Amino acid sequence: MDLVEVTEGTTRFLVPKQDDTEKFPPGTAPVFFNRRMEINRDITVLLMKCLSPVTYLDAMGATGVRGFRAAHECGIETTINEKDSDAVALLKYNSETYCRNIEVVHSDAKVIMNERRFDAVDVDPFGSPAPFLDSASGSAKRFLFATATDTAPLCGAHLKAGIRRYAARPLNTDYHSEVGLRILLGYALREAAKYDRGIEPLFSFAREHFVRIHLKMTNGAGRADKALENLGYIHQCPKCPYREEEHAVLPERRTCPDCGAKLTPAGPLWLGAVSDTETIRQMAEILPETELGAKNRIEKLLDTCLNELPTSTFYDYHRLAKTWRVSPKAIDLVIEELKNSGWKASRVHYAGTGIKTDAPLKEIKEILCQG
Ligand SMILES: C[S@@+](CC[C@H](N)C(=O)[O-])C[C@H]1O[C@@H](n2cnc3c(N)ncnc32)[C@H](O)[C@@H]1O
Repeated sequence: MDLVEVTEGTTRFLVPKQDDTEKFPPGTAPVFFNRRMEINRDITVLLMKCLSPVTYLDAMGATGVRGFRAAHECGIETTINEKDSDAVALLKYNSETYCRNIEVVHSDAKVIMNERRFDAVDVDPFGSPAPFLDSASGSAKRFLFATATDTAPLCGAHLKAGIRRYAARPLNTDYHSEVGLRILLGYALREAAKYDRGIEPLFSFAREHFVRIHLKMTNGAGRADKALENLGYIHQCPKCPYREEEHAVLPERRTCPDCGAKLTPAGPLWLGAVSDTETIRQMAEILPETELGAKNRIEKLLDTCLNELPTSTFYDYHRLAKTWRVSPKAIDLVIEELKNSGWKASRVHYAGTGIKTDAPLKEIKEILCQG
């Protein structure tokens, strides 16, 4: 395997030459490395600078970039695990060359997570983290982080796969990326609640081909029950833009108050806030002092997330405009007009044409349709 040195943040490490990985179908290259996930890793580094976990497990290391960055840029005592022998050889070489104070473990992620506990556990598999969240929620003392790249099952494009993996019904709709994020959060909570643990989302987001969640784990049946109060369903009308929430274990059959159609339930999923405002503020505060490669993109993302309303769905206002046969005005104008009418309204990080608001559809229609 030909290797090349890469720097991410302030951390140096070796990865297989890109021409080498391109010869292989996705997921089968000797050791996986995706430069496009830099923003995903940068955000976790930034968050860990705020959280300061004592120990960190990178449960699926590949080149070890996450673990190396946690150790080098955040000063955290780090263990990198990997089950593939080629990757473990590279991990050991990287560790000897650049970062000697790392523990490298050659094991299945589920085995190490069932045997040992770490302050923060990071699960970054190919595709879905669902098979690993049971072990991870036992292993993570304070924080659990996970990436999902199986956006088609999570967001409803592959309905049966979504139901199999997450024991939840996704929904392929305007706000499918938010449904995907909320299904993953809901699943993580159900995995934790079995062990009398709850979750508090610190920073979660959906971007391009992945969903990333960062959770604080809480302990005790009371906290698990409290977290479960955030679980429920979104009922979406298949014929018009109407939707409503239901906090429940099982969904009711409901009909659309606007057009009378039978509503489609999506869930169970997390209905609460997907991030913690104070955590985002802290991340934004220290961001300027960092040397993160994706700093500018992160600044924009944090700003949008800070202002994003915590409602569980958003409207694609271009779709609404098409439904109501009007041409869409500028998004900032629509948001301003909603606010001037006394409603809350914000942009969303999921899509450039997304709007969150507590205004009923009738009011949104009035604003979109007025000249
Ligand atoms: C998406 S890559 C990890 C990428 C890496 N965290 C990064 O940021 O570049 C997934 C890695 O998980 C490893 N893996 C898959 N299943 C595993 C398992 N059950 N236990 C440990 N490692 C596993 C694969 O060999 C692969 O290297």
